[in-house]
Amino acid sequence: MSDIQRVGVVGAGQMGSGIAEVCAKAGLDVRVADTTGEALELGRGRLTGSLAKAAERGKITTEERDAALERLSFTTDLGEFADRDLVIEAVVENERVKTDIFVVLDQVVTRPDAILASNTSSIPLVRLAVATSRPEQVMGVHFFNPAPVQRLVELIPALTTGTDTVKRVEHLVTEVLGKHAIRAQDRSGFVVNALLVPYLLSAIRMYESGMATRDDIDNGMEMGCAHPMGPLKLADLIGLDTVAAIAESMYAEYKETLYAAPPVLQRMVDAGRLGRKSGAGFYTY
Ligand SMILES: NC(=O)c1ccc[n+]([C@@H]2O[C@H](COP(=O)([O-])OP(=O)(O)OC[C@H]3O[C@@H](n4cnc5c(N)ncnc54)[C@H](O)[C@@H]3O)[C@@H](O)[C@H]2O)c1
Repeated sequence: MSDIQRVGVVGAGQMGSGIAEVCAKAGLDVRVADTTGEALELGRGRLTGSLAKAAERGKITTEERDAALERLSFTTDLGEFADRDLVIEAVVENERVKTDIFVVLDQVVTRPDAILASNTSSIPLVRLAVATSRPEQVMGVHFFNPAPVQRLVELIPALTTGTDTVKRVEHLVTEVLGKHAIRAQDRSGFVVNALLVPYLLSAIRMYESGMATRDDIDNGMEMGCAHPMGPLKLADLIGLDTVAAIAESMYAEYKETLYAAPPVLQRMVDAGRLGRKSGAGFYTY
């Protein structure tokens, strides 16, 4: 039995709603926050739709679906996170925004042993940790998209993180949520994105240069390497703003051109073409 029973999730986007679903299905009390009622409603809709689909497919019973829904609550007020044992931040991949949230969480979460975690893909955890008065209780817990489906979670202790924090989170992730955990050092991109993002950027560069068409690039990797999804489809799924933000953090960290975002990626973000979540990216949805 984990000592973590009450979880808060900040950000009701693709990842936040998925993480909230995973936690609620595992029997935890989950409160989800976002900035506006509209964003919360979008997240709630995504979450209830996903739970309904899981029940239709027989992955969970209708009783389990209803029980998970009952364990979920939604708010626009982070003050309602006072009693949380663990908060997982999953807002936009922007260091300033995340740092501000960690400062607020540090003030409002009152339990002395509460853990503040981030689902960031590329921002150094230690910067979020030192923004709080409890840097030993801050770490990275990186889920994959879609969180209810993907088995992996990367655990990223910052230089300041205490071993007890890592143990408690690892126990929750593996024993309660049923995920497979791998450890990564606090280096931008951790393990998976350090390998994946240069590949996605290469595919975008190949597309931008006209060396191959969108469909030939994706079919090439799907039919030639048995990837379930080609790189341009995958970039659309992740969100092009998120891919660009991760590339920016990784480039800032390593100063290597393989992490530099191709101009077309930035232009698509500027145009609001963010991939699946906005209805258009490399593909139209
Ligand atoms: N998309 C992926 O494949 C993926 C995978 C793993 C990790 N991540 C990481 O998860 C995080 C979220 O990504 P996403 O894909 O869910 O993004 P998203 O764009 O779907 O959702 C972001 C959410 O954050 C909310 N938000 C923005 N500012 C906020 C604030 N100040 N307070 C509360 N909520 C706020 C937005 O309203 C939105 O609902 C990022 O750090 C990203 O790097 C993404």
